[in-house]
Amino acid sequence: MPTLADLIRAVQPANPETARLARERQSQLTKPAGALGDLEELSVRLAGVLGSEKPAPHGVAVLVAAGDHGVARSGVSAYPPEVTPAMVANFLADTPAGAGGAAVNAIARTVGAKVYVMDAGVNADLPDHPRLTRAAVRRGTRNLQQEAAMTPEETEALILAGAALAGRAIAEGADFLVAGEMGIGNTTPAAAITARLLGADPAEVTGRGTGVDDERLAHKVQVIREALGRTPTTDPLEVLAEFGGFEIAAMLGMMLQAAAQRKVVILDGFVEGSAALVGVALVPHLRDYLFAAGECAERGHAAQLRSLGLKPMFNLGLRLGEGTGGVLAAPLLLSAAATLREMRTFEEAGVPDA
Ligand SMILES: Cc1cc2ncn([C@H]3O[C@H](COP(=O)(O)O)[C@@H](O)[C@H]3O)c2cc1C
Ligand SMILES: O=C(O)c1cccnc1
Repeated sequence: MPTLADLIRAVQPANPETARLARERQSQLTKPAGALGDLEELSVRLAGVLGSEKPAPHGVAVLVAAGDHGVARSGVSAYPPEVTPAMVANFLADTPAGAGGAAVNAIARTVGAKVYVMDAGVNADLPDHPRLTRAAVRRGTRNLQQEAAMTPEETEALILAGAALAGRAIAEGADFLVAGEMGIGNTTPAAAITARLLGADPAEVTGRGTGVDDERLAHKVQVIREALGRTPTTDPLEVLAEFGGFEIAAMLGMMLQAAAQRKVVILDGFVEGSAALVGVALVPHLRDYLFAAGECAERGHAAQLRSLGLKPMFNLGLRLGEGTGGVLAAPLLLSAAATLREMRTFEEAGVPDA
């Protein structure tokens, strides 16, 4: 059983040589120079991650970790925490269209992505299901307003559980991994993590989540101020443990494992972004493996992406999570790789160059 230290050590830089070859190749392909826009740089980064100037990625997997939050009883969300286990059942339900009746299921079916679901610590006793991975060590985190949301041991257990599920998805064929989440209240810990790691005022990185009104938003910012006021720590793992949550720790583990195995991590929204901030603070090379999907409508997401140095591929005003934006981005990245792999050069095609 690998330890967290092993996992962190296993994250090495992407391959600069295959990226260099890919950049050279992009400049020779049959199109006006630069005409594929951002797809060109994305394809070069994919070549670096996948270690080939003609990358041939295949499987896409979205790993949805669900967890509950002590702070959800403090009026920080527009929805009650009972939604979390009910949505897990929705991710797993049999529907006329196939398995799962949530947004991420519908989008994943459309794109051909496999959906994995993890109980990272929801508040309910979930029935067994063949597609449900059990990783809970506690039903819901403690309330970050008053105390550390998770112990160091709980934090590590969930990081390693996320890593194990990512390893399984890779063994089952995934080259692209989307970490996704479900957890009523989780934009509160995500904003607390973001504020601390970016050194930002909470008001600047706290959004409306599921759609809280002005009064609740002001209360949410106050809750986050109190949480931040409990501890001055900037140590990435301590920040994660202090503010939570279980699904954020699991997503961090998924990202580290994917990077350790030189696979692509597609980064979805604000909650995922908070896991990525912890990850890059732990091991800066993780950034090589992160591809930002869309810019989300949640306040603070743009600041996360700026800090990570990532340019989003689209802006559809998504503010959902579940990994939805990440799955939507997969065909763009698969297409970027296909240009390198399948397009001919001017010389090969006999097309006159400029
Ligand atoms: C039905 C439903 C489905 C969702 N799917 C994702 N979220 C998203 O909203 C929650 C975060 O927002 P907040 O911090 O305001 O609670 C998370 O569960 C996130 O995944 C959902 C929320 C709801 C209500
Ligand atoms: O950007 C996100 O990930 C997000 C926004 C609102 C609610 N849940 C998630």
